[in-house]
Formats: sequence, C-alpha cells, structure tokens
Amino acid sequence: MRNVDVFCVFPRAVEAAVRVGVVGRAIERGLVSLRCFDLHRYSPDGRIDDMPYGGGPGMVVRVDVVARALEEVYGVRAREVREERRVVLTEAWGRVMDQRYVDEVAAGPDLTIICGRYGGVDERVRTELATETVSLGDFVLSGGEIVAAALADAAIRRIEGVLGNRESLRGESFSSEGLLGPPQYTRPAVWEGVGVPEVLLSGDHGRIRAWREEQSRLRAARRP
Ligand SMILES: C[S@@+](CC[C@H](N)C(=O)[O-])C[C@H]1O[C@@H](n2cnc3c(N)ncnc32)[C@H](O)[C@@H]1O
Repeated sequence: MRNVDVFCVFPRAVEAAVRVGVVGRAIERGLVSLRCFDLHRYSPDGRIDDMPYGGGPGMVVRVDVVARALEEVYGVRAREVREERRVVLTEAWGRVMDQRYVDEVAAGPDLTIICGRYGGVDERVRTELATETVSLGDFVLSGGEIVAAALADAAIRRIEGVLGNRESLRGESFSSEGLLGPPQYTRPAVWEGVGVPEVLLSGDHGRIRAWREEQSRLRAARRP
C-alpha cells in the first residue's frame, strides 16, 4: 500500500488527524499519498443521504453517490475498483481493527476507505463496492472519519521509510505475540518522590534488555 484515499463527509477532519508528525512528513515527502474526497461533490443534487426504506430514524448514505465518487476518481466502473484496491467500509459491527489487520493493510494493495455517517450506509455499498468492513471497536461513533484516520495512520507508519528508525517498531505493543510495550521513563529521574527503576540508570544494557522483556510479558499478562 502506498496510496490512501478516503471518501467521507468531513475530509478536513481526516486530513487534520493524519497529516501530522511522522506520517504527515511521509506524505509531504511523497513516500505515501493521502487524498480525502467529500462525498457531497459527487451527488447530482447535493444530497448524499436519504430516508431509509421501511421507515425508521436516521438517514442512509446513498449507494449511487458513493459509486459515482469512485467512478469519477478512478475512471472505472465502481464495482471494478475493488479488483485493484482494498476498499474498506467503516461499520461499527465490522472486523475490529488490530495490529495484524493493520499489517495486512500496509502490506497489501492501495487503500480506499469509505466512511459512513448519519444512520449508516446503504447495504449495497458493502455487497457491491467494498472488499471488507472494519470497526474501531464495539461502540458507535457519529461517523467513519475517525476510523479512517486511525487506519491510515496505523498502516502508513508501518511502511518502510516512514519512521526514521524502524528499530522503534520492534518491542512495540502487539509487535510480537504475548508482549506489550514496556514502561518508559525520561527526565526528571525523580518526580514528586517517585523515582525511575534503578536498572534503567545502571548503564548495564543486558540487564536493561532483560528487565524490559520481563515488563513486556508482565504487562501482557496483567492487561485489563
Ligand atoms: C451513527 S453510525 C451508524 C450506526 C449503525 N446504525 C449501526 O447500528 O451500526 C454512522 C456511521 O459511523 C461509522 N461508525 C460508527 N461507529 C463505528 C465504529 N465503531 N467503527 C467503524 N465505523 C463506525 C459507520 O460508518 C456508521 O455507518
């Protein structure tokens, strides 16, 4: 994956969250691309939602608007986009994102994320246009923009060259089975009477490594 496209109602929200820090610099350097499209631009009448068939509260994002957006951006039939790209639809009940999924996305084809809003998205977006559904967790957000930003950030930082020092990926939470990132400390060495573990000040790299491994295991075992 080198290119990430997001289709949503609030593109600036995604841009603001992703174009910062290391990921923002990677985009500026052209290592990866991020484009965020406003679905309103692709509606023939300016409306991207309509009332649900069968009645009920909450408007539904229209499949024809999403399809037209995909067609205009990619220049192929909307159904064909998923033959070339991973097309992710954000859904509260979708596959819950974890590091394994993020790594799969980073190593896979270019990414398109379609964000829902309002009462949800016409089911035909899922069945006809998307390759998969993804969730940030078992709770309901107002829209998929936060999910898109989370997935884009997490996947882009796994791309070779994005982090100055790839070493920092090793030992990170979820990078190896049964381990979480160890506790970290920095100056001051004592803050309000609470000191840093002595081993970290010892300069003994073997002991420090062993302590960190042990802490990573403990943290995983005691995870709430
Ligand atoms: C208010 S929610 C709609 C919830 C929908 N009626 C349901 O019962 O699942 C609007 C949109 O936000 C997005 N969304 C909300 N929570 C999410 C989550 N936890 N993960 C991924 N997307 C979410 C989805 O795109 C959803 O269509």
